[in-house]
Amino acid sequence: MIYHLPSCLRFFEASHIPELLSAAGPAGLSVIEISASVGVDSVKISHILRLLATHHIIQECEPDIFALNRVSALLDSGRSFTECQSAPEKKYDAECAGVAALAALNTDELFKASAYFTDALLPSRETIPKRVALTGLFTRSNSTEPSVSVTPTPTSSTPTLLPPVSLAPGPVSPATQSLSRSPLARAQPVIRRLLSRSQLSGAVDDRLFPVSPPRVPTPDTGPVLAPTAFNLSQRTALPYWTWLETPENGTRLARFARAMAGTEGWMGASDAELCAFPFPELAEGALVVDVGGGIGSTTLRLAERFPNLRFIVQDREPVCRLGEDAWKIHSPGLIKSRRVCFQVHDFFKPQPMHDDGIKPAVFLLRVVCHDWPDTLARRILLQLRRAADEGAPNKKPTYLVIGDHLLPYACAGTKVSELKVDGGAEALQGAHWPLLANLGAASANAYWMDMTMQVIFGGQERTLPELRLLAQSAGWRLIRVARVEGSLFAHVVAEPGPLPSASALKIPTPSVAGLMTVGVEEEIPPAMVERGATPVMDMLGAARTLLRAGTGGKRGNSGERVWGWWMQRKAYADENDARRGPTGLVAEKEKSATTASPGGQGRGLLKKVSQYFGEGG
Ligand SMILES: C[S@@+](CC[C@H](N)C(=O)[O-])C[C@H]1O[C@@H](n2cnc3c(N)ncnc32)[C@H](O)[C@@H]1O
Repeated sequence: MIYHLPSCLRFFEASHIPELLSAAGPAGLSVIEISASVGVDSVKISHILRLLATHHIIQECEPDIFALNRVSALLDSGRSFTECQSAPEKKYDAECAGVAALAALNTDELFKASAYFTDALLPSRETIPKRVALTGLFTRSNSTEPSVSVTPTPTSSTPTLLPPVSLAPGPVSPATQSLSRSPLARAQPVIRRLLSRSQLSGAVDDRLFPVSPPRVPTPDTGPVLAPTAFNLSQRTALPYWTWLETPENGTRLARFARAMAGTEGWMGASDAELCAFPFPELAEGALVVDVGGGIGSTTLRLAERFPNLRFIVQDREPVCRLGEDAWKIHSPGLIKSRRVCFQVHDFFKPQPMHDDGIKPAVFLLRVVCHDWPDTLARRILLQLRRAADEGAPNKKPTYLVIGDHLLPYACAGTKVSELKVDGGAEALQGAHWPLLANLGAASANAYWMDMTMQVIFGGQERTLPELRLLAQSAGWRLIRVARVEGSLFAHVVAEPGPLPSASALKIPTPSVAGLMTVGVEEEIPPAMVERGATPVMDMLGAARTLLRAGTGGKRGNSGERVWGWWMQRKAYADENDARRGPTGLVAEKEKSATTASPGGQGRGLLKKVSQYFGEGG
């Protein structure tokens, strides 16, 4: 029943008790006094605080008198209790409020999402609640019971930190109007779709709601993602980042941004550890681009430490706005000097050109890759790879620094020698018996983070081999790994490697089985996409592989599925050719940007493959 711990922690933080206890000092405060301020029954408060004290989060100095200790002192936002109560949306603006924001984020939407993890993975009859007592979202089919709102009415003495997740009717923002007809009408179609993933758990008949699989839109209308536990917990089909941007979540958005500042402790303090990158060796005025940089907490540290470098922090528009506002207060000089600037940029799109085409010296991706499943993380990395300088004998390339937790295995015996990454062996080195190779619970934070990424985004932390494969699939070669001492947070430095073709992403060796690449992301130059190009280039790669493999692809046996896939690709190719017309509409310049010319070389190859594998082959 450990799940009650984050629940109690949330109450502690959201009721601003850390700020009350901070003002009281080491003598602490009685639960009667705390109750008078917070407006919740003193016995309930004492039980919650005792549970926290039992876990050494606060201290019970005398019966029913509690004080902060070194752990809970971190949750003190630095604002007074009265300020927090009167303007909870400003609570995390204070400079030292990062950890409080991080705790609040974790014990609110992240904790709630975790409760739905199994429902997201196994939405079977057993795991889907037929009826949720208070919400009225799932009424029995023969029930006439009216739905009940889950929203408690806040009173002046029970301050709510954030707008509650309200299912009650009432005024709504335009963004949510379509979902807000009535609590039931609004929620049921979404939940039905979210909880009915036919492909995942057994027979379709076993579904409570046997309807078509849900579609959770992803950036850039990319592949459809399965709904995450977060989607289920918040009864939303919006991806987390989009959900954060809805007007009713303004406070959560700001809190998230501040929470990222609370993760600074994951980084080391020394130059050597700061992103594991030799920043002092960069040329005067070199450009560092902090991609998905949030409100710039990392860039701020780097910019203060390395005054000879320039920085761009890229993020979504509302986050850049928050960042600029924060920097105007905390470091106005840096913004004024234009040595650091914010840039609204979607990292799924091609990188903008910087300063007359100067390529960045470093792309920094701190706690970004782990937010995304491999297919989408690869897209981000590919965009950066395309914008990277490949370097020359006397010219350094653009480096990529990925900051994420690296998951060790729970056993020894990894073939570290195969990794050939500087520091890789140390990063994977395990402890010795009788300890678990990963030090067991002492390393839990990295695995907690992994689960958090899974429940919120369908993302994940990665092992070093997993990260290496991902980077390699997007044309990056890992060259160095540095762990922050005492933590599994790592900075991994990569340099441009060969840019693989899309088909190569899933075909390490030429074999027919390896051709099952349906659903693999295919990268087509944007100019070609605008003209309606479809994934023919990948087909050419596949065709070459089929020819090289030479066996096993015949129709009618194990090659049937490959054949189906192949024919689909062929249809794409024909479509492309039709669009281009007999002479081809693509300008010479664009043509040279593609890896193959589908109308010429492609046609010959298609013919060969068709002959060999099917039509008379
Ligand atoms: C986990 S935060 C990390 C922030 C920052 N790198 C740090 O370490 O504090 C991930 C960031 O990615 C940003 N993000 C999400 N989707 C994005 C997109 N499509 N384009 C650019 N940034 C995005 C979020 O707004 C968020 O600030």
